[in-house]
Amino acid sequence: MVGWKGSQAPIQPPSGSYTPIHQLVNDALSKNYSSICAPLTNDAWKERWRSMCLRSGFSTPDPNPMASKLQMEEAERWRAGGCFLRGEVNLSRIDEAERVIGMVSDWLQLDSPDERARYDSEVALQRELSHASYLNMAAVILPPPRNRAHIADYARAVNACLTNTGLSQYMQLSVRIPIYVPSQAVAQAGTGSSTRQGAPALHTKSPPGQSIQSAPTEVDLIATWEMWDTIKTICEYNPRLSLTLDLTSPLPASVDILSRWAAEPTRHIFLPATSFIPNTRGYPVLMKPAQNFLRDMIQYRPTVILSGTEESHHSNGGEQAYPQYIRYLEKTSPAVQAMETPGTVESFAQGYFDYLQAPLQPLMDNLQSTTYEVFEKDPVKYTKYEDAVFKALLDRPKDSRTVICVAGAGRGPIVARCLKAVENSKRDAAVYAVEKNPNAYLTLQERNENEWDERVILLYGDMRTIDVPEKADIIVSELLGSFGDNELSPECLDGAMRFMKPDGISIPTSYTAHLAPLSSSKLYNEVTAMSKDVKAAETPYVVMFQAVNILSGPAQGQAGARVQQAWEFEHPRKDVVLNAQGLPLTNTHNARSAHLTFHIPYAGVLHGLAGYFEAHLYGDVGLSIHPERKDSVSANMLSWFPIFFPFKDPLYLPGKAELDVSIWRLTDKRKVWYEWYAESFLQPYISTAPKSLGKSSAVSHSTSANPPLPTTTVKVDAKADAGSGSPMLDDVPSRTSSPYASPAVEPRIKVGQTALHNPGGRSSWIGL
Ligand SMILES: C[S@@+](CC[C@H](N)C(=O)[O-])C[C@H]1O[C@@H](n2cnc3c(N)ncnc32)[C@H](O)[C@@H]1O
Repeated sequence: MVGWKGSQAPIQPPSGSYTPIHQLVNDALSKNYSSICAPLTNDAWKERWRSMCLRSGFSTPDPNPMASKLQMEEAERWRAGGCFLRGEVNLSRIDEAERVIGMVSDWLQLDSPDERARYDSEVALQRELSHASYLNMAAVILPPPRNRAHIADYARAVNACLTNTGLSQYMQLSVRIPIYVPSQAVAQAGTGSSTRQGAPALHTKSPPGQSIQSAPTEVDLIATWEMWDTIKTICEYNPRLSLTLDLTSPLPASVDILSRWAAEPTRHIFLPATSFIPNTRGYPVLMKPAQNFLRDMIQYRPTVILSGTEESHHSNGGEQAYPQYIRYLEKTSPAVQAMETPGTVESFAQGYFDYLQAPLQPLMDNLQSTTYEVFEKDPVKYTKYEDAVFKALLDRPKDSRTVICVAGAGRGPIVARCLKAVENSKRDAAVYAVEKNPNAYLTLQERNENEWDERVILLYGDMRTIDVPEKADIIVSELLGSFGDNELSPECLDGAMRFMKPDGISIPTSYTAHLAPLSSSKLYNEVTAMSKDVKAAETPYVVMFQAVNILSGPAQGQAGARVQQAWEFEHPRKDVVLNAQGLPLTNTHNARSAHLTFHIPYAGVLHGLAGYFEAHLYGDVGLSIHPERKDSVSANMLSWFPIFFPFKDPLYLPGKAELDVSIWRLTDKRKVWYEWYAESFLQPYISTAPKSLGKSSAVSHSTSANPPLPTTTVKVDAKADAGSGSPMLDDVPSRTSSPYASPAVEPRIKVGQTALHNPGGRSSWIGL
């Protein structure tokens, strides 16, 4: 067991009552461990349970019916509410349980094919948990499920414990799950051949430093996660249910398939000394894949449980070498390092990871000074704006006078940057600032007097209706939300276009919204905890993602990229019908819809959509929170966390599935809202038709006339070629031959769908 926070003071039991458990705990603390893991019961209990529960029955000819009858009576009394005997438990007092993680007997057969063994195992589990609860334990580890065929029995028993109000409601139940089980062992387990005498063992032991078995298959790597997923689902994502990930088996080199564990509530990582190999000097180290995996998982602060460290498996370093090595991995974890480096998004976001925040509504609400204060700390955003304005000024004729208007000036940071850009460009310019927040407007007046020598012409009011004395050559705004348009930049800038010259420039000139399917038990739990009604699950949130897994893989077949563009807004927009005041007659031109197809390489559970934006400010200057491009476009920008569109109910996606995501931006006279929906499909066969037959194609699509950012690849469906089907086409309903078929897609088998979220903006909307 590894203590993360340095040495701990020894525990002090009441005088004269020092027990072997106290001794073990104090030994561990003196070696810098934080706690110990101890089985709740011992062999005496195992023997009594077996003699009562496994041997009592009518199935075999009984040589001693009298003794059997007594045994059966004893078992029945125990089932009705028997207790442990004194020598059957390893801890019996509350002071012994301090700094102890309890381990439930791993011989319990909660998923035995034998119904009575399962029943008696469940009764025993409840007793052990009742004992742990009596001792006020914070966490107990449950034995791993071993039998896929009876995983529902296992999960139901765990759920019965979680919902048992007689047990402590603060005690975490952590299910031990091997990261994978070699095929051979799974095959054994899957045969249901376990008997009441013992479930099949899932762990193979091997000498240290040797590979235990051949490389795991994809099926191996998914099987145990699926068992965990079933348990979690049957237990309704109970927040007291967590995972003890067992890293006994050597990990595969590809980490892609392991990233699924990031989306799960991993409370402990179990690491036996036999999983370490000796380095050239004989010290224990982990193999590269395990090193990388652990370095990544350690950011979620699991407790690493080391076992067998005192058994001298390695020639050098002794017992202390194992925890020291784990601490070294923690220190060299890129995620932990990023969190500890000032100025990074990860360090700025401490305390906000996976925390749901309501998006700002700067149009409807007036922002607080503290809110401006937070985003004004961004070291990158304002530099990018200054750069964009500077470049736009340089592109203007040398001897011209440029009118710059900052629309939505807030407390003035962009105004200050515009003044700097004017100075640096040595151009003649007038700077206007429009702001509708009366409080921020006061700050603007003060700054104009104290800092800007009254060089800025301040205008108080809404940019959609205010009169501006002269038309602008450059309108600069920052009305962007995490999804680009979700703070109503399109609607506000439509109004501002009234005071822009015909050849004027908007900074930003365009912005795009992007989506990816996401799995996160933590976020699902957070949404469910907010309210049981539909509202919380139909509201987009701003979230700094941490314990999440993006489910989509690279483009494949009909499916597009891992993160895909939903839509784009450009300013100025030329095709809008205006009224006499120069305002759009309706807002319909700002409605959008997108239908995206994602490839899901590995099975997973969909909990929501991750949303991002990119903005093209001017020339080659942009802003991006797109996970694959943010570092090249605007590294270390802090102002925006991604957006999260939750799904009310988790949607299981099999490996190699396709996920169709539909999202709409809708509007009426008073508000704008999003609706979202998803459907999952499987390809029933590998098509023999060459992909070039015109089913669909991926093309490069630039996001604006003058793209500064790497181009976005979007999927564009071409016309269907009805004649190029597979020879197996008849086996499945053909979507190409049906009037209801989508014309461009090969036949697929539908496997699931979500509800339509937020119809009519019933749960969430943004006020105009
Ligand atoms: C996200 S803040 C940005 C403030 C500042 N430009 C910055 O980057 O620090 C958006 C600002 O635009 C203002 N705003 C939003 N809609 C507006 C509108 N229709 N007319 C005038 N100001 C508006 C808000 O009050 C807020 O101060």
